[in-house]
Amino acid sequence: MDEERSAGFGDQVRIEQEIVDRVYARLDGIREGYRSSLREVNASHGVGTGQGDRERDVIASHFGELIERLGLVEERLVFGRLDPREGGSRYIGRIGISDEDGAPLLIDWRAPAGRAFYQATAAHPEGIARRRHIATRRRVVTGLEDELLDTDSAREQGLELQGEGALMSALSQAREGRMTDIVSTIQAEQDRVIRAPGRGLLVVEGGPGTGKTAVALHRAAFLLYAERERLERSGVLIVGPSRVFLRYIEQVLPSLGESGVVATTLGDLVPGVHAGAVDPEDVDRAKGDPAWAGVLAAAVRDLERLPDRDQVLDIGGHPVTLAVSDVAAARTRARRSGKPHNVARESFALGLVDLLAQRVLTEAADEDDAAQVQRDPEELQLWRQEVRESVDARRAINLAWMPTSGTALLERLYARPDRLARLNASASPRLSAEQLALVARPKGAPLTVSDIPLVDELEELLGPSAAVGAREAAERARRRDLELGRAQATLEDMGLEDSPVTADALAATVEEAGTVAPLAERAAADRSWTYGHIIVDEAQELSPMAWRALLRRCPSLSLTVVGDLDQRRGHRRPRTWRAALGPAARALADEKVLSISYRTPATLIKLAERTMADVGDPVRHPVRAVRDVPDAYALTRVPGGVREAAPREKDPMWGHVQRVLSEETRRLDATAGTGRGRLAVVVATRRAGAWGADSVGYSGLDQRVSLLSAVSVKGLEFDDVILIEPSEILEDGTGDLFVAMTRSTRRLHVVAAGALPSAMDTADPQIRALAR
Ligand SMILES: Nc1ncnc2c1ncn2[C@@H]1O[C@H](COP(=O)(O)OP(=O)(O)OP(=O)(O)O)[C@@H](O)[C@H]1O
Repeated sequence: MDEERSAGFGDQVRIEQEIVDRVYARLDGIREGYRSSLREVNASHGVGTGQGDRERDVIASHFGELIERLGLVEERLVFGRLDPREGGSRYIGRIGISDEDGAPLLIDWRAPAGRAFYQATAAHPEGIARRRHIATRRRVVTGLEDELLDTDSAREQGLELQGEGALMSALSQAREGRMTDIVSTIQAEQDRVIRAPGRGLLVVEGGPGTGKTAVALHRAAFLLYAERERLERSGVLIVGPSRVFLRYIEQVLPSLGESGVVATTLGDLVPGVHAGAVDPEDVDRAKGDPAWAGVLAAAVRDLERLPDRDQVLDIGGHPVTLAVSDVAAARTRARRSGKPHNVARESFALGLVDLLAQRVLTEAADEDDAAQVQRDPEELQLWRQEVRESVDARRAINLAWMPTSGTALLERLYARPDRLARLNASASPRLSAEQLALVARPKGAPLTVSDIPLVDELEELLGPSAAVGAREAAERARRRDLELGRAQATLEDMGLEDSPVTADALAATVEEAGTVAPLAERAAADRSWTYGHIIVDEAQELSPMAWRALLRRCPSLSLTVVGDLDQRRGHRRPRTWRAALGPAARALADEKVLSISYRTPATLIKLAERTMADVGDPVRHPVRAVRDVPDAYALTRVPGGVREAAPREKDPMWGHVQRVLSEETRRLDATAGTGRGRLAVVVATRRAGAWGADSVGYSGLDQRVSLLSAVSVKGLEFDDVILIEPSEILEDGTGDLFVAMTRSTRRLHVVAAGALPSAMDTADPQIRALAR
């Protein structure tokens, strides 16, 4: 009987291997087709026109992209099979592939026909008799796992997992510092979120390790597939908590065949400006207050000032009067245009230059010929030039309408508390005196992440400055000259110098053909780009001002917002998403909750939730873990109580940590394989400074062992976390401790000299009992 079963299994593997071979053969065929087209395009040199070259480049880069895309989906291309009750199996994979006659060989996981692979259950089989998970490695079938869905044996137990074997095998892999896709093991509750309609703002919340980030990324891939036409032109923006986090997730979308997504952090949202520093919690909160919108608008209006009194200006040696009423009239006209400050300045300045030129002309000319001179456009033009060159006139115009940039103005506001207080007094609603005191800082201090939404708000009100405009115009002119030169040469080459085709016209055609830079690149460089969809990860951290900055970039209000309010940095957190979303709440269309943790073993999830309850901050959505592992928790008590953080060599705690670290490294070697897996030693902000820990988090990606601050581990995961002095991390905030406790896939080892929340202080066997 056993023999029969194993022979049957072997046959099944052979059958699947044949299918897998066919799919790969077709993949190779398609790739070869693209390659030979690319060779042809590259060989088609002879055309010889600038435009021909440009077209060739565009087509070649298109084929290059297609070839690259196929390379990225190579591993685990086929991973599933569905057998409907009425017969006719279909195979599910990373991308859709048809045979030479157009018959489907492989169905894209995102296609409607792929849905049942993730959502069919024994209770709701959706017409499917059997679901099969196919494991492959380098094109070879290495395992099969079947689930029969047309039986009456719907399982009664709480967790119904799709492809449990494949899932458990994925979860037990040692971590390699980069997130991988979960396309072959997406679970039903996750799939429902991934495929939810793209309209409105969808909140996806869930405890640690419930796959929020994974779901957000797969949703981006799904939307790009389902709404390709709309999103191909406008693009998708992903906003993550840090550059490290973006590096951590960067491989996921390409492995799903998608590369045209812009990923950024809040600190990088404004092109050309980077903020890496983080403010203390209270300052951060003060800068996120929505009252800033009115205060900043007042600050920009304040740059458009009337002089105290009439002035006499020296224009080319002639005294000319500029009255307060002249400036007021020009200001009213410029403001009426509704344009941003820096842009409207152009019409303000032009208006005054014109007025002064007319005036100097009248005053400089003899009474008799004044009327005639005024009608002479050339004369007037000469005087306009005089005005532009007059130091007096330039100063008067600048003082009345100062051009500036968002960063410069914000820096001035922080450094001039009196001015900020005056502007605040004219705004409604207003910031409190305490908030104003918190944001004050001297000029030259580095920009922080929470400054960026304020810079963005200012940039919106200011518009591009003339200097930027001039730079862009110069660049356009440079490119046009280049095209013109090329076009000229092409026409000469072809002996067409005297033909009706001018070099100018040819250059213009090539220029209009547009830039070959991919959409993602253009969008990332353009502050005013509007996206078709925005995905925000770790969204619990965003302030109302940050939401304003994002909404500006997505007028269609199509957003996916994932996060966990319990993991919010610091001590205070909003109780509901509606409150957390600030101005974005008006777009809120649906809230979905993910309830199963895939990362964190049951023991550690329970321990973390108990700890939160102990410290008076119970979690909103307790989660169930898919698995537990033996000995997930360990505690090393260090005698002597907590001491002030000191440099490593002087800190007795450092020695204890080294001992625990070598014990844990040996342990991980034994469970994951020598040298495999990742360990993180996590410390509070205070100790991170004294010990020289990585407060950004890059080392967590690239090194087997890293020393990290609790703030920097948000969103990341490790096999083993060694957590130092939880009471210190609690000082940073309860959310920070919750995050730090839930990063590991195998084991958490707490090292503490100080007091512990009672749940953490429990002896090992009792902690294990918690998980049951
Ligand atoms: N269906 C799944 N199949 C396999 N692995 C999964 C699945 N869902 C989630 N995971 C894995 O679980 C881990 C946690 O996922 P993820 O980081 O997306 O969770 P999260 O909810 O964003 O966590 P946190 O809020 O704690 O940062 C990742 O390693 C992810 O690959």
